[in-house]
Amino acid sequence: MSWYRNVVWFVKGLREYTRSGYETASKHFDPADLEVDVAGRSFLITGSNSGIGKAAAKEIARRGGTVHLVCRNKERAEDAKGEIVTETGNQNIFLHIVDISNPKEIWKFAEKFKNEHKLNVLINNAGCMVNNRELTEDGLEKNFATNTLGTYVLTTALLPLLEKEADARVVTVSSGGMLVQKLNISDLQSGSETFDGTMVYAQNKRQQVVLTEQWAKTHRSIHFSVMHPGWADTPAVRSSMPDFYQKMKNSLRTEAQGADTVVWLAVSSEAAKLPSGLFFQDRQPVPTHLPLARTHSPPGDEEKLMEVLEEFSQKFKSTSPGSPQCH
Ligand SMILES: NC(=O)c1ccc[n+]([C@@H]2O[C@H](COP(=O)([O-])OP(=O)(O)OC[C@H]3O[C@@H](n4cnc5c(N)ncnc54)[C@H](O)[C@@H]3O)[C@@H](O)[C@H]2O)c1
Repeated sequence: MSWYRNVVWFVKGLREYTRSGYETASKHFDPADLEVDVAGRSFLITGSNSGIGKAAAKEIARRGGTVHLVCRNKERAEDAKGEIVTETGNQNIFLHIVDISNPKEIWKFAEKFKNEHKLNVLINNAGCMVNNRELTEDGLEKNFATNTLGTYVLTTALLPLLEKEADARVVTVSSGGMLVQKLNISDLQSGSETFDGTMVYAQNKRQQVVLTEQWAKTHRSIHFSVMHPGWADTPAVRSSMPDFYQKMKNSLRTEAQGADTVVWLAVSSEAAKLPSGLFFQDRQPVPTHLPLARTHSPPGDEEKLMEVLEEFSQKFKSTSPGSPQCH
């Protein structure tokens, strides 16, 4: 089954996820959707010092939004901030240094952020594909900690702030790679089977789709969406998937093309008219399962994922020195 899924997915990718796929899809875009002024609205974007996150930050800054860049590396983040301010002329760009694989740090950051700022749109963009099984200082597998738990903790911590605002949105950058994975809640930290970083990443990206669907059911005043940016030429693709990059480098999307649907979901009124909780590709809601791929979860698994992540997240909420380690 995994062979079937991978082949169907790759053929789909060659047609839809490449630069030519974007060019075909974009013929149906309405440019007016992005002709908006978002001055006075506040956007938080994780992993925004490079790639899709930085490209999205620039487009939002160009439209007047206040942008909070949440990044791990101070030096690279300051460079990115300087570039965004210079290119867009928008001075309302703020920097916060947070490691999204560190749930304690996220809780602390969110508590402070809530007291100092308002938030209209959260963009969960930070992500990684670590090809060997590495643990964070808390004993968490790094892909899970960043892609799934980090997204869960940051969103959960900021929901009360978002709920205060009109037209609040949460956009999560997942990946079409999730289509090859069925939700698996039995081994969230990928400790029991041979470790395959690509599949762990794809599983995390499936989990992000499930999180979005679940949040949409429970938080009706916020518009949630999750999306696939296509295959874009970014530092992550170059460093984590060197073979794929070598084969595909002439067909990849630009970072701005990868960011297009992120920006559309974050700023356009058209996006907000669609139901909450959907998965998007090139400004269109698309199915979350490949035909005949048997990736649908048994009843209850989605809710169980939320329960387990809530347990994880509560363990790290206390900043006391004796916080438990998770393995
Ligand atoms: N480029 C593609 O083809 C592609 C395809 C599908 C999905 N995506 C997704 O797009 C998103 C952006 O990736 P990109 O391709 O622009 O690559 P990128 O490497 O340019 O961006 C990833 C960003 O996440 C940040 N990040 C990673 N771990 C972090 C941590 N622990 N704390 C804080 N920040 C952290 C990185 O520093 C970087 O800024 C990711 O979620 C990725 O999975 C990209």
